[in-house]
Amino acid sequence: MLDHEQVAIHAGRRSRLPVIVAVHSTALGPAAGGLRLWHYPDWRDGLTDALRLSAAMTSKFAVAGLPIGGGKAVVALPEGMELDADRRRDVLRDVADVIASLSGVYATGPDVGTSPADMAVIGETTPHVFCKPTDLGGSGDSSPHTAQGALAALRAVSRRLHGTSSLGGRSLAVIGLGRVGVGLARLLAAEGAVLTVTDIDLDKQKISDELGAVWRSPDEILAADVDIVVPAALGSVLTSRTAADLRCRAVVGPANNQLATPDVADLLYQRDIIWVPDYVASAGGVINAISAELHRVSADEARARVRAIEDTVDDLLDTAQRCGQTPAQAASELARRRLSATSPAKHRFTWPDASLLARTGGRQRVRATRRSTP
Ligand SMILES: NC(=O)c1ccc[n+]([C@@H]2O[C@H](COP(=O)([O-])OP(=O)(O)OC[C@H]3O[C@@H](n4cnc5c(N)ncnc54)[C@H](O)[C@@H]3O)[C@@H](O)[C@H]2O)c1
Ligand SMILES: CC(C)[C@H](N)C(=O)O
Repeated sequence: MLDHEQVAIHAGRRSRLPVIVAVHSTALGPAAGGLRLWHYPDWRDGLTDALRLSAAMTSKFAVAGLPIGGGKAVVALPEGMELDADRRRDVLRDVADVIASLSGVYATGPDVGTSPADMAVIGETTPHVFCKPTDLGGSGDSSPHTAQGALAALRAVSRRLHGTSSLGGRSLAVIGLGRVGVGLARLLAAEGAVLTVTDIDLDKQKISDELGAVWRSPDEILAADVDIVVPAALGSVLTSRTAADLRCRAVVGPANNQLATPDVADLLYQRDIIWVPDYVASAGGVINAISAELHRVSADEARARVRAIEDTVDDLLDTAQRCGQTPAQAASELARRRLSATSPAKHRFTWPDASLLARTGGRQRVRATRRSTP
């Protein structure tokens, strides 16, 4: 059975590439989620990705306490296809046409393979887009905020493991040195963490050297003998096989959809490895974008909301421990409670809509003060 409210699949008018927009849920509000422009063996693999990623966005917004639904867009590039500037623009205009046809039910932002500059191109056709460059009125690159949010999640886990939220001297293995991964690795290095890193792009070894990190191949890194493994690349890195190989005490990172199948969360729990659901640890980017672009709060307030991920993770780990659950079960129950507490009929607004600001500005679940270290 299809869990999603709607899935649009179009052959792009200009590019002829498959443009997929999956709207999983608008129960909490108009749907949002990034645009992934990535290579897939078959476009149907891109569809599978869009379905899973959009469902994760529903949980991400629900746990973050934001009045937004879950969606995602994917353009499935055939393996080996490179886009020159003109062709890339054609693809983005094709995506914009599909989004415009949905009349505000879904708004897009950056994800793997796309950037604020791409959002600017989409914004030429439709207002249903976020994270455009700041000089065009958007909130800009989401990745530094995603990295800060992942750092906040890591602090909560560090406190569980070591009694302090400081990551100085802790060993972490970062998988993927893309926009979020490299930002997070830099924050960790600045705090004195001992880093092991990898990427499929061997040019990233320069960044590894610059950070004083140990470079491992993508195949080896999951079994690295570190405190925490930090997935920051693509999904499905945690399988029953890789879960058995892990030597860390926790897996916490910004990559979306880390589990190949949901039961891997149970395998990690049985091995006494803390896994923070990706949709919790990766929420910093959207928390910042929604706070800045829809709620119009100050940059300081948006940052405080991102840092509050530390409290959310603390609460989830407490609940999981108290109830004898995995953190995944605790997070999914929280999301389910928030989703069932709303009536879809109430959400007639689209994105961006002034009435959304008026009705939801006060609904953030953010503590005014952060607890200090440890
Ligand atoms: N950009 C954001 O604000 C944001 C927000 C939330 C979640 N995320 C998620 O974080 C992850 C990274 O996003 P990004 O924006 O940094 O993307 P990106 O495209 O900038 O970086 C991805 C990096 O992962 C590397 N990579 C791909 N496959 C790999 C593999 N098998 N092993 C090692 N490295 C591999 C790529 O070479 C690239 O350097 C994605 O899962 C994304 O969905 C991103
Ligand atoms: C910016 C945002 C939409 C991000 N790609 C996410 O998955 O949360």
